[in-house]
Amino acid sequence: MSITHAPAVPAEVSATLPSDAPDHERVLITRGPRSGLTVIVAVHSTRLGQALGGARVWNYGHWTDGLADALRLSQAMTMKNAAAGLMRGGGKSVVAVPAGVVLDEAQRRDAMLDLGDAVESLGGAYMTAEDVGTSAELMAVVHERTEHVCGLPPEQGGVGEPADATAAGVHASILATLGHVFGSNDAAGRHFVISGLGQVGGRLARSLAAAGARLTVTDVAEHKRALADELGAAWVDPAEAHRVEADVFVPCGLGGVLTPAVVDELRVRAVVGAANNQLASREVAVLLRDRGIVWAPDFVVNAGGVIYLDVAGQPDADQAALDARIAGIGDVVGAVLHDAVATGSTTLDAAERLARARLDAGR
Ligand SMILES: NC(=O)c1ccc[n+]([C@@H]2O[C@H](COP(=O)([O-])OP(=O)(O)OC[C@H]3O[C@@H](n4cnc5c(N)ncnc54)[C@H](O)[C@@H]3O)[C@@H](O)[C@H]2O)c1
Repeated sequence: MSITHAPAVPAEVSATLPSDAPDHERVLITRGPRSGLTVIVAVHSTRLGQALGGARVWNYGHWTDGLADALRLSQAMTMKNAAAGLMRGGGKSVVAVPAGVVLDEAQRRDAMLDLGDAVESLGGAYMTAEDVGTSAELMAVVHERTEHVCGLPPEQGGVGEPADATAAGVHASILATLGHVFGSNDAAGRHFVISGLGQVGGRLARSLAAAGARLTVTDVAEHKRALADELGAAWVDPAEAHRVEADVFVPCGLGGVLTPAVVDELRVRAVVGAANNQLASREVAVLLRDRGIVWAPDFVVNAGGVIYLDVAGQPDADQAALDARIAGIGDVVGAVLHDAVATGSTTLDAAERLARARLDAGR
């Protein structure tokens, strides 16, 4: 198979790459010999232990956009794993598929074998897992080439996909945020707007409905209306979701959803959701604070999945201890929100302080 990227205008390409030199320990960029695709593995930090972070298979206008994603996401994994109290560093891998190319099953398998070789070549500095565009089944293919992969299907001795744990952690974070904002962590009668009804958002809609919450939901996939009907939730157009007057906005789709314009139009008291990298830029954390909207930092809120992959995969794993650990995400969120108020900083700064303190302690 021969895959070529359309020529890109250099200014467009470099626009998404950071202008500062990356502070990553290692970045591997290779052309997969089987798939012909660009495979990128970014190891941001192993200060706390082997880097852990998912493998993303995604379409990019140019492979350097995939590199920018890998650099950013691996750095975020260092913060997420440290804030979650894991003895894990941060890393991420990306298979960059050119825009408009749809991989068939054989090409997807080749891409996973190439990824497995790339991961193996790093000698254990990085462990990969499922992420956007991959699955437990595809991790089993990666496993044909390396031991440094987790989240294999249960029938192959793995712990499966982590969406249950992620949703449980987001639910706990929502309750903690309600307690911070309203003085009671009871979700009954509170109004939530959930944007994105996928693996995590769908589970969250069910758990919040079961807790007696009022729901307005949306998704770009029209067929998700069936879940809204089943739960008796109101449906809103995806572009209108952030304008709905409610208690909490719950982003569970893609990242970058909180732009300055969106924040200006929010009519909620808090934002708590599963989506990674919700802030379009750092200044958005300041805008949220200045509008009196409490933002629970995404990398703290959505750590249930990575906690599950790390803890459940250990030989002495204990379900009760794991459940307690995931429920404890709510306590961490509560502490971060409290610290932000006490210090007058943004919740982003407060969460990063927590992560840095753990990184420094693990030096
Ligand atoms: N699955 C996990 O365990 C996990 C862990 C940590 C973080 N996350 C993050 O949480 C988010 C959701 O993950 P998921 O596993 O549920 O993904 P998913 O792909 O199963 O679901 C995402 C849903 O969002 C919808 N969507 C996409 N763009 C949208 C938009 N603009 N408006 C409304 N809906 C939109 C999609 O149609 C899809 O139904 C992602 O950002 C992911 O990176 C997931």
